[in-house]
Amino acid sequence: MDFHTTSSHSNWVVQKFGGTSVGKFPIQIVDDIVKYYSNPDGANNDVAVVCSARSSYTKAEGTTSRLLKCCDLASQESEFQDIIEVIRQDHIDNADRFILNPALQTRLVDDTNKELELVKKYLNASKVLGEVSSRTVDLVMSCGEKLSCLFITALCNDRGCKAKYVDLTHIVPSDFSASALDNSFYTFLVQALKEKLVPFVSAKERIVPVFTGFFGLVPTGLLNGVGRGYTDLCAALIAVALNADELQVWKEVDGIFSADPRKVPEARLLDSVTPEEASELTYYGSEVIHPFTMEQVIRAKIPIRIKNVQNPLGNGTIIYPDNIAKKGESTPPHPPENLSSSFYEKRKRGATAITTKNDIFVINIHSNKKTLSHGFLAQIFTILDKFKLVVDLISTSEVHVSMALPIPDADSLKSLRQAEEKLKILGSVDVTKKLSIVSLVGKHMKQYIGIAGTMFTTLAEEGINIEMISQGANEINISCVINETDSIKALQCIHAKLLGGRTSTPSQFEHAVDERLEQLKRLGI
Ligand SMILES: Nc1ncnc2c1ncn2[C@@H]1O[C@H](COP(=O)(O)OP(=O)(O)O)[C@@H](O)[C@H]1O
Ligand SMILES: N[C@@H](CC(=O)OP(=O)(O)O)C(=O)O
Repeated sequence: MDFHTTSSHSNWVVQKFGGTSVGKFPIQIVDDIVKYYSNPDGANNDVAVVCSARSSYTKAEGTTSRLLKCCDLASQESEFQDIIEVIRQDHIDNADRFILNPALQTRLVDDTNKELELVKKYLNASKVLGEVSSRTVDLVMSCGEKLSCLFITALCNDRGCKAKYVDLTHIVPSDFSASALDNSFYTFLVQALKEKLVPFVSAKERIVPVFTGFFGLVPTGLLNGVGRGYTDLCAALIAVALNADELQVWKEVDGIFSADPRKVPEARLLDSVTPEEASELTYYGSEVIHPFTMEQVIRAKIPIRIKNVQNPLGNGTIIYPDNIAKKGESTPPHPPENLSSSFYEKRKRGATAITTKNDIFVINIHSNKKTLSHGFLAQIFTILDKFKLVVDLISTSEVHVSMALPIPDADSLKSLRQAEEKLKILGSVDVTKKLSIVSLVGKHMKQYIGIAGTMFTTLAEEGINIEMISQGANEINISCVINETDSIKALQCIHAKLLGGRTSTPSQFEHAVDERLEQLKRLGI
């Protein structure tokens, strides 16, 4: 079904709001963003909203984390009721504080209680079994998105913006046979979402659908298959189903910066990045958007815009590939309509951004040469796979392998220790902990000679020791591993040298020369 030809609603934007934004800025979300975009005197778009579970302060203390803690407790046959009560109180206080219409408030409180009772049933059953299946974890987790979206729907209606709650928990039928999160599964989901959208696209008036940013019981389990941050992917699929003009991911930063602005105060807001750059930045520590999001929307030629809830008029950062037609066209390549003409010009730079990822361990394995080198690598990866350990970076010679692995919690540390014992069969093993990966990312870096040299010389000048070096085959990422205690210093000094607006990269140098020539011309020299 093509909504653009069958409906008067044709310029959709999908707005995704993260849990901390729903927790801290609900009035701004409704008044300054949803109402502004859907108002004929404002941006005049058809708006679809997608929210993740509320977090009053941080994601770690938010509703999803609390629900996952309940699953943990139930699996150990322990009591989880206190945490459910904390979630209930938090949501009821919130309804009390923000929803003014008594009927809307009462309904919200009732719906909240009903959802929590359902979760208690799932958890009680699991507690009896002493086991929580991945399907039950997903069902319990979905409660966070349901409560958050019930609240935002009530708040929209309370403040004069017609909205309707859309629960996606059962969008995947229980007998659906897909075994992987692959393209055929996503195609099925997009079709199912289109059916959910029919009442909105065929309605005479504008009604904002508020979708639970949880999309059903997916093959392999949502937490296993997609991981935390799954609402970004859910919003992307809704944008594809609507053939939206734009997917907006609203956060508490102005967009993607040349470095984490909390750590590098001089970091610059980037107008645009490519999907590959956004994925690399997310993977190596700058968690701005879930990496699975990009593929879906970019295939449908929909730009993603990262924007700040507290600064809705800012341009944000656009994630869009180089050389791709806008939707509806295939040749010649085009930037999307709403990108400025200088879009591609501005992209011609050296490095785009720098990022760090902490909690890294490096394993060095020196082969005892009892096996051939090809078998050596295969055996290493079989062992790591058995313990579900992920390798972020690798550097090898014929008999020596160094690998950087993220070890963020006690479970992964336990797995690492078990894997270490098995790896010792292959040769001598040593493990270094408390390290950090520093990654310089940029699609255009490969056109410039000497960027890697400058990066490593800068670290040497600051007395920062490098444990390991790796460059991705796509030349979009140059990474090294250093001591965690040096990571902020490394970020700041590399940023100042390669990204800080000084004339250190060739592009910046050329730009500065052009500016100087212009200045001299103006002065008549
Ligand atoms: N390169 C970067 N650009 C923008 N933010 C970054 C970058 N690297 C790390 N960050 C951090 O990512 C966080 C993302 O924003 P936030 O809205 O707080 O996240 P969430 O929506 O997950 O709650 C910010 O706290 C910011 O400091
Ligand atoms: N609520 C889920 C999904 C999500 O996407 O969250 P957020 O949008 O707040 O990062 C989580 O905490 O992982």
